[in-house]
Amino acid sequence: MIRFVDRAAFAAALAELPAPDAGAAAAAAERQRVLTKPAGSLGRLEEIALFMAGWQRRERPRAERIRAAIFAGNHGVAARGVSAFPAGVTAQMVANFRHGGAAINALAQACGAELAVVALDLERPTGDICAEAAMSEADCLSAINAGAAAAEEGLDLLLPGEMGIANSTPAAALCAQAFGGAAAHWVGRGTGVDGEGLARKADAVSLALALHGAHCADAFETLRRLGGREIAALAGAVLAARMLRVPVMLDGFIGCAAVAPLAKDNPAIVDHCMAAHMSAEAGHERLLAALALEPLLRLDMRLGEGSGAAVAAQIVRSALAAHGGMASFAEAAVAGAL
Ligand SMILES: O=C(O)c1ccc[n+]([C@@H]2O[C@H](COP(=O)([O-])O)[C@@H](O)[C@H]2O)c1
Ligand SMILES: Cc1cc2nc[nH]c2cc1C
Repeated sequence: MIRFVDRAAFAAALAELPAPDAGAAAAAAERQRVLTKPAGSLGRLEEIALFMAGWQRRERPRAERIRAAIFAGNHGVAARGVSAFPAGVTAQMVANFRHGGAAINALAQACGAELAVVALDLERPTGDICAEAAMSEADCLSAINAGAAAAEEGLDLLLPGEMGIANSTPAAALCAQAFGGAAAHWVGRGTGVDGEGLARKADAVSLALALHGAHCADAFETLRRLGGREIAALAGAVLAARMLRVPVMLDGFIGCAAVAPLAKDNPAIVDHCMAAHMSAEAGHERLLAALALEPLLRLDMRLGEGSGAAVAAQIVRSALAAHGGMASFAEAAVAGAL
């Protein structure tokens, strides 16, 4: 299990990211070449098979052990009226996840994923990022490590998800800090705020950046000041998965925003990640472009909790079923291209 002893260990891991196995990816490419189909005709499914082969270090990658991990946190900035729902919904939804009644329960089951629910100090919201740092150094490290613990060696795919009323505001702040641009470019309607709520979100992001921007020296400090516990946990899960060479399916706006500060320090952090979908949240298109990720799906989803990642995991399963199960031209006695 990966555990970061301090912020320096986190920074060191981010600076020295492992690469995929080029030999396994090449063997998978050779296999794709002889399967009974015109070259390239399975489009991105072929790319997914090669991507999974490289990270799993096997010619025929698997999608048998898939884990959805939902991290939940509460946010001081919620008191500024930036969400359409009361903060108490975070804990209520955690209970719902545990009782099996949420969308992610159904969608994880549908894609054959196990589900881990990780609630992070819900009774102790983070500091209001407009007025203070979201977390102490110890709190941030412990949230990062709670995320890292969800990435286990031998998993075929990790689906990190989140639940946190108001978290689309810190997520927008993380994007603005990592990639620049006006606060208004990064905020969206989240759970469904009206125009005034949207303006409050933009103001909150501007205030937070004015207070913390100059102090965000690296990914850890940025997560600590502008993030939240579930957001730091997402970042820890993505980095730990990379260290274990476990491929990751990123979910929506908040799931991707958690990676933004890491990508600022080392853009290669997304190399073991796929983007599940293009969320309906306004800033997600800009964020995926900044991370250089092409989403697999465009379904107008904006739920979070790893729901889009679980749907996209079905695409991965299809890609690997074709890659592993098809016959070659020789095996099936089918003539190749002229
Ligand atoms: O995944 C997304 O793209 C997404 C977009 C908008 C909202 N959400 C979810 O809604 C919550 C954040 O919205 P808000 O309005 O409370 O900031 C949080 O629990 C997220 O999981 C998620
Ligand atoms: C009901 C509800 C479910 C969610 N799941 C993820 N974010 C959410 C926000 C709300 C409000």
